[in-house]
Amino acid sequence: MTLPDKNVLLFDLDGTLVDSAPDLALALNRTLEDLNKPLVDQHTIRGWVGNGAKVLVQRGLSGSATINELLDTALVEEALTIFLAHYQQCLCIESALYNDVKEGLFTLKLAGYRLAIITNKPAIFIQPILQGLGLGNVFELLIGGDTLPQRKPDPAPLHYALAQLNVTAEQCLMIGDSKNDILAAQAAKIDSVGLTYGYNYGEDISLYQPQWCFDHFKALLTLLIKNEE
Ligand SMILES: O=C(O)COP(=O)(O)O
Ligand SMILES: [Mg+2]
Repeated sequence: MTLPDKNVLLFDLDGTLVDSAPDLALALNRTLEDLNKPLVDQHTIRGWVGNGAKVLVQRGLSGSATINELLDTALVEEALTIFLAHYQQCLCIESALYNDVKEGLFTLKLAGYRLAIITNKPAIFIQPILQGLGLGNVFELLIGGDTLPQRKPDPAPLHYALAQLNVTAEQCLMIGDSKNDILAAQAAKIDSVGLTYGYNYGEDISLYQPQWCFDHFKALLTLLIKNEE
């Protein structure tokens, strides 16, 4: 199958291209340790990734996916500053591209697709991570969770991408692992692909009704490139 009207692919980062949870967990636990707070196992932290650094830190301090509303604002700000410094030091220790992502992105680019990243991760970390994983020159636009005041599931970063790339919603496909990606795409009237291997808070991404749902990154090539098996 091919999608002739699409020529722009908007990719989520964490849980879609990169399994970044081990390093996010490392940085979060170093932060909690500095603050004498209880540490959290990596499996639990996997279920907390997807709403950006501040929410991750708030979940860490709450010891739960549900943020404790009584958390002290100054403590959250202090923890966020500590977390960002730790994460800067461990961006690519254990983080790795999912299977077939590197070859797949190069194939899509060679086939003529324009590629962009729209992540909820702070923007300063995007390029170093891409560089560290051999994808430094693949994307023409990088949008982070703090590029605009709004982040996914708000459609604002997607609208911003359309304007920056000078394309229409119909030309784009949003590809992500989380309901935030699918809801943002739906609000921006952009078709979406949900990938099931990422984080999505332990929930089945198909519940959010993306146009396509795949268990492997490679399936994107079948959808987007003629004559691929
Ligand atoms: O770092 C996060 O919270 C999630 O980032 P993502 O939007 O790339 O999944
Ligand atoms: Mg994600």
